Amino acid sequence: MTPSSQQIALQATGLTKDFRGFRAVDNVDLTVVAGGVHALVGPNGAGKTTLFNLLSGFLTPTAGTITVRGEDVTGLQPEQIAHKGVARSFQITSLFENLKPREHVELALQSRTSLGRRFWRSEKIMRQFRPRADELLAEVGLSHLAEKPAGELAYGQKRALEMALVLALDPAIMLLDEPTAGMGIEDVTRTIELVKRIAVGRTVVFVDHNMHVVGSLADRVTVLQQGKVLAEGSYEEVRRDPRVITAYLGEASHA
Ligand SMILES: Nc1ncnc2c1ncn2[C@@H]1O[C@H](COP(=O)(O)OP(=O)(O)OP(=O)(O)O)[C@@H](O)[C@H]1O
Repeated sequence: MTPSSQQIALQATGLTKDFRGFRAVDNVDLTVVAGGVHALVGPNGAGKTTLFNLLSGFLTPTAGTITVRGEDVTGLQPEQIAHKGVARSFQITSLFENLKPREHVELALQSRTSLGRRFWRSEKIMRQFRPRADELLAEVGLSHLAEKPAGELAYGQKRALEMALVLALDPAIMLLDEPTAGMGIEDVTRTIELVKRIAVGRTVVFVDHNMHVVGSLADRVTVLQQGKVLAEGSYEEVRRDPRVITAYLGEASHA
């Protein structure tokens, strides 16, 4: 069934990105239904990160359009797209080593207000964000580490803190780039549960190589190969698709 325009959170049409003659994303059509959890998967180099960067404004498309809830956002800057309710996480951690988790979240909350992002932080101003910061830390399971410098957190805890920073922006649409990359099984399980909780009332698009994560979370999966959409459907549908099996076997034989 084709979703109506109100049901579509994010849509890419004919999206293309060339890097000096190399087509990394090739005429991609993508429809993300509001309230859904949509996974982007595909072999290494398929164009997943490039597509993410296009959707969040970190790259400008060579061709094609992107709409957020029906509004054309093609070519807008990342902050402008964020303003439309789209927030993203990154594969690489971008935390301040000496800043504590609570301070990180308070700053993220402050950045949404008219006070903007300021590095001279008045204790009094920051205190008003504390209750919400503590709620977000509890949400991602970091309450007990609120006062520990971020540099001393374990890898999975840093990723959880980054999730709290994205949540602080209260986005309607969350783009999560490999939320479980490099995690051990315990952190993966915790992250799946966390994404399930935060996906309630939101739209989530995520990239992940872990098929257990994709199968546990996604109600829709788009498979990319060499910049093109190879298949799309439910996890069960794409898993059984012979073209997808061949693409992954091809990758395994080159590993
Ligand atoms: N800035 C760039 N300049 C030139 N080529 C690039 C650039 N960024 C990505 N590419 C190329 O575009 C292709 C797609 O890369 P991309 O990182 O989007 O793939 P991916 O599916 O995210 O891969 P992975 O699963 O390994 O993260 C690759 O061949 C990559 O080398």
